[in-house]
Amino acid sequence: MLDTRTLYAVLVLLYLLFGVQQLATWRLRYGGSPMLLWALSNLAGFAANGLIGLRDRIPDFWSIIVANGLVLLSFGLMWAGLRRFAELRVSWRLVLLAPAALMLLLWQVDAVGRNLSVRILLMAALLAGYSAACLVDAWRAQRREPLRMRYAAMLAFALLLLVMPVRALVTLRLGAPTQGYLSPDLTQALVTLMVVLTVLLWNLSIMSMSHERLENRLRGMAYNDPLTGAYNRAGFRNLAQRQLQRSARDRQPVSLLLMDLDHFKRINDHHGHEAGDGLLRGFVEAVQQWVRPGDLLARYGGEEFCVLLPGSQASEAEVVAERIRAGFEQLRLGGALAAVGTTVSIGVAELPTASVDLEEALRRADQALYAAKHDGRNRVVLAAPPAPGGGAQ
Ligand SMILES: Nc1nc2c(ncn2[C@@H]2O[C@H](COP(=O)(O)OP(=O)(O)OP(=O)(O)O)[C@@H](O)[C@H]2O)c(=O)[nH]1
Repeated sequence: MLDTRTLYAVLVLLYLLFGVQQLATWRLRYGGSPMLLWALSNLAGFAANGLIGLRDRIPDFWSIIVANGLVLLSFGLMWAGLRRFAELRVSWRLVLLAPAALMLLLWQVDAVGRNLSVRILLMAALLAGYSAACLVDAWRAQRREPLRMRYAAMLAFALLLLVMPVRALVTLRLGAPTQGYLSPDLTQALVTLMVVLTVLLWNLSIMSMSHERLENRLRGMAYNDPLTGAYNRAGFRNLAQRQLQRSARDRQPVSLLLMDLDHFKRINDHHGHEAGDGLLRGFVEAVQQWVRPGDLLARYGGEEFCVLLPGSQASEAEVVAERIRAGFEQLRLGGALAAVGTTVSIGVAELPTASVDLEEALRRADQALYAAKHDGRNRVVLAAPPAPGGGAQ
């Protein structure tokens, strides 16, 4: 048999443990302000439920008025942390004034403060409101920044949103529990159990959500070039290698372009390093328009870029390369970069069927690029196929 008092003790302990753990995490400079708000939310939950647990041993002012105010504050801080995490504005007035207004109401209006059924209905409505707000905000944030673990947080809010109306309906039909929140009856025990489970789910999901975000950002830093946003060499190698495995399995052709901006040193010398940076960014932005979404564009070195073209034979890759070459020759960037422009030389290599040898393809594309530079720049050169017996695996 579920025991309400034991479950309540577990709930109070969980709030305390998560609150202290999140506070320590925040002190270690991890998680930022959302982590602090969630820690405070848990500590408010701890204080609130601790006071409720002391009912009949302490004055009603503390176990009813202050405790309910803290419950609302705890939910408000949870919501505020969630909005901060999603980089949305927080309405501090609502988070702080709502508990104050509730406490005033419970204190001044006896019909509410002294009537447990009315209190339960009121709190169920308020907490359902916060849970709905959290669910909607999490849903919106998920569309901007998908995080797998945010679904677990949404499940916690959905559970709360389900429990609150059920609780209100049970109170309306059966009346308030005889001994308040700690009544030993099954309904009260089940409600407490559901709250324990949602507190667990919510807290585990926020820690995992923070880890997931950090991991995504670190991976982004490791695999992306900060100047242009294109993949860097490491990101390209990783993704290209996986793409080659897929293409080899499906026996699909793959080609590679190696591109080098012409006389780039002169751009830096004549217009300054910042103009050079702007041109590199402009080049990447433009090339992204000229290739397909599934093609892999990377900054391979200073002013050297490459594109992996899955599904393209050499002749098709040559057409893409020519589009880039001609497009870049015509490209005029706006603002301070209006007078800055150059051309690009491109080497094209098709990988032998089912080859996964990226290095060999890069070597041949590099030789073709060298030939393009040697022949006067601003041109596309197709690499010779590899010698029979070499390269393909
Ligand atoms: N602005 C800027 N310049 C860079 C960056 N990375 C490399 N460079 C410059 O790119 C220039 C490359 O010069 P070179 O290798 O001599 O080649 P180039 O002048 O383009 O001549 P060719 O390739 O032979 O046509 C160097 O001056 C580098 O300093 C960068 O991130 N930003």
